[in-house]
Amino acid sequence: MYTVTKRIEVSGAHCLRLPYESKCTRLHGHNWIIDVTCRREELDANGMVVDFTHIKDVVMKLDHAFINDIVKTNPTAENIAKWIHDQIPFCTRVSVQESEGNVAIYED
Ligand SMILES: Nc1nc2c(c(=O)[nH]1)N=C([C@H](O)[C@H](O)COP(=O)(O)OP(=O)(O)OP(=O)(O)O)CN2
Ligand SMILES: [Zn+2]
Repeated sequence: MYTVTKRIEVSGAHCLRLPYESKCTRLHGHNWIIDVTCRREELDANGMVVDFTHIKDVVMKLDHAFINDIVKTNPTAENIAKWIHDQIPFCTRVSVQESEGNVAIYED
């Protein structure tokens, strides 16, 4: 089994839709640190699990963006992780660190 992991930092803004009082419903920004892991039994014809550039292209859709316009579910770290996972072949795990100590992980 082969595994690749790519770390990308994206800057963006979002506001959460919450049914209770929270500062997070107001527009604010984060520098999200995102780790994407892909696993595959056999390499492709180019000797890759997945091209790091392809992973970067997906994640960078979020960079300098208003995340609510891109991720159609409530843009929590959890939902951002799932949104990334669903667009990358052979992706098994996405970790989204919103701030020091706040991390969400989606994995198969
Ligand atoms: N399970 C989740 N909870 C929260 C998320 C999330 O994505 N998943 N997101 C937020 C907000 O985005 C908010 O920006 C973060 O809130 P908070 O934890 O208060 O973040 P701080 O960096 O300000 O944390 P401190 O503990 O004060 O350093 C909220 N919840
Ligand atoms: Zn936030």
